[in-house]
Amino acid sequence: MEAKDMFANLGSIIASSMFVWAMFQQYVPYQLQHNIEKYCQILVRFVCPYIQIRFDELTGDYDMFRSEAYTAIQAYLSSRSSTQAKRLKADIAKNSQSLALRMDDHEEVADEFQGLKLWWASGKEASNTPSYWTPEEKRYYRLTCHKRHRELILGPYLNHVIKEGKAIEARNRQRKLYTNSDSKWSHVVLKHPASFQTLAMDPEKKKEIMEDLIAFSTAEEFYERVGRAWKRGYLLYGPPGTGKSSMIAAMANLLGYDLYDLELTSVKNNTELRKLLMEVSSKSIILIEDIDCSLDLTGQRKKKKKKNEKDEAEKKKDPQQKPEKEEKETEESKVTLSGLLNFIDGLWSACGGERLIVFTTNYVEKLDPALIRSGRMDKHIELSYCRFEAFKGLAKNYLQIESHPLFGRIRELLEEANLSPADVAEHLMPKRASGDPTFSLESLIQGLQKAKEEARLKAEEDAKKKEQAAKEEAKDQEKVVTADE
Ligand SMILES: Nc1ncnc2c1ncn2[C@@H]1O[C@H](COP(=O)(O)OP(=O)(O)OP(=O)(O)O)[C@@H](O)[C@H]1O
Ligand SMILES: [Mg+2]
Repeated sequence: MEAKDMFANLGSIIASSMFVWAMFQQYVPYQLQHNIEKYCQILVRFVCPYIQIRFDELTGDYDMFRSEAYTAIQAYLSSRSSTQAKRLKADIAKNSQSLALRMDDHEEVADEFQGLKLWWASGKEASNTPSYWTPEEKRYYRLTCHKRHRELILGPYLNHVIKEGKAIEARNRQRKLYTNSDSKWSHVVLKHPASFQTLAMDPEKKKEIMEDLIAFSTAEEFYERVGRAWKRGYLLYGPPGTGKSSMIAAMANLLGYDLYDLELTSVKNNTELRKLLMEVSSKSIILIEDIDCSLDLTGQRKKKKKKNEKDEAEKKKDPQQKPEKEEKETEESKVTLSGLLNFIDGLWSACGGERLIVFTTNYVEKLDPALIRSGRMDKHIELSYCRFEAFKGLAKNYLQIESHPLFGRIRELLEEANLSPADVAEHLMPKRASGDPTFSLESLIQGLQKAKEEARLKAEEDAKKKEQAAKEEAKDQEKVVTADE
C-alpha cells in the first residue's frame, strides 16, 4: 500500500476503531459518532503530507452544467486509464468519432510530471440536490499529490492536464463542414479522405506546408507575445484539377479543424458577411473557393475610383447635381473588396483565434494585390501540373508501386506535357480486374502523348495567328505611309 493510501485511510481506520470502541460503550448517539469521525479527519489532515483536489462532473447552480475541467481531465486520463486501470468504461461520446475509454468508478491511475508522482482517482456519491434534470449520483475525479509540490501541481501541472485534455478532445471530435445560405450556417459531418499522405506533389514542398500548418496550430503563445491575432491566410492557386480543394480537406484533417465553406455570391452585403464570420468557431478553416469568380474583386476599387472621378466632373458642370449616391443601391449592397479586407484584418475576425483563411483561384494574376499581400494572405501556394515526383506519389497511392519499367518514358513525357494530377489520377484508376498496373501506365502514356500533340498543334496555331497579325499590321502601316505620300 502506498504511503498516501495509508494516510487517506487513516482517518476512517481511526474512526472505525473509535466507533467499535463506542459500540462497546453502547448507545453512542449518532451525532457523537459523526463528530468523532470529523475530528479524526481534521487530525489526519494535520499530520498527512498529501493534498487532494476534487473536480466535480457537474457545476453551476443546481449542478446543471457539465464541467469543462472534468471533461478535459477525462480525455487526459483516457490513455493512462487504458494502460493502468483494471476496470474500464467504453463509449462513443457525443460529437466524437472514436471509442473513448475511461476508468470505471473507484478506480485509480498514476501520472508523472517533471519527475513527480501523482494519483487520479474516480469516484461517485449520491447527489444532495436531486432534481429531475440532475442525475442521482455525482461523479468526480480526485487528484492526490504531496504538499511539497503544491505550487507546481496547482499551476503548471493542472494547466498541462487541461491543455492536453482539450487537445485530445479536439482530435477525437467529429469535424463539421459548414455552408452558408440565407445568412445562416448549416453543417454536415466532415468526412473527406484526403490527407497529405495521399496528396501528390513535390515532397519538399509538401513537408514545408505541413510544418507551416503545425507551427501555426501550436503557436498560440507566440501570437500572443508578438501581439498578432492568431490567424493565418493561405492562397492556393493553380490550374483546375491540381489539388487545391483536396489540399484544403487535407489541412482540415491534419489539424482537426472544422471547415466553413463560404459562398460569397450568396452573401447579401458586408453586414451579413460580418454576421456570418462572427459565428465561426475557433479551430476552423474559412474557405472562399474561386475568389476571382466570387466577386468583382479585381475591378471594384478601380470602378469606384473612376466613379468618384466621374462624380467630380459632373459636379463641376452642374454644382446642384447630387452624386449618384444611392442610385446603385443594389450594387452597393453586395459584398465589396473593402468589406472582404475588413473581414480579414478586422478585430472581430480575430475573436476566438486559431483560424485559417484560405482562398483558391485558377487565375492569381487577376486578383487585386491588396487582397493577397502578406498579413492577409501570408502564404501563397502554387499547385501545378503533375511532374514526375508528384506522379510517383500517385502511382504509390493508386497502384501501390514504387517503380516500373514504364516510369522512364512517363518521366520524359511529364516534362513535355501538361497534365493535371486529376487527369493523371484518372488514368491510374483500376482498368482491369487483374489489377496489372501496366494497363494504367500505358493509358497514362497515351494520355500524355495526346496532351503533348495537342499542345504542339496549339503552339503552331498560335504562331500562325501571330504571324498573320504581324503581316496585317505591316500592311496597315504600308497603307498609312502611302496615304501620307
Ligand atoms: N495533387 C493531387 N494529389 C492527389 N490527387 C489529386 C491531386 N490533384 C487532384 N487530385 C485528384 O483530382 C480530383 C480533383 O482535384 P481538386 O478538386 O482538389 O482540384 P482543384 O485544384 O480544386 O480543381 P478546381 O480548380 O477545378 O477547383 C481530386 O478528387 C483528387 O482525387
Ligand atoms: Mg477546387
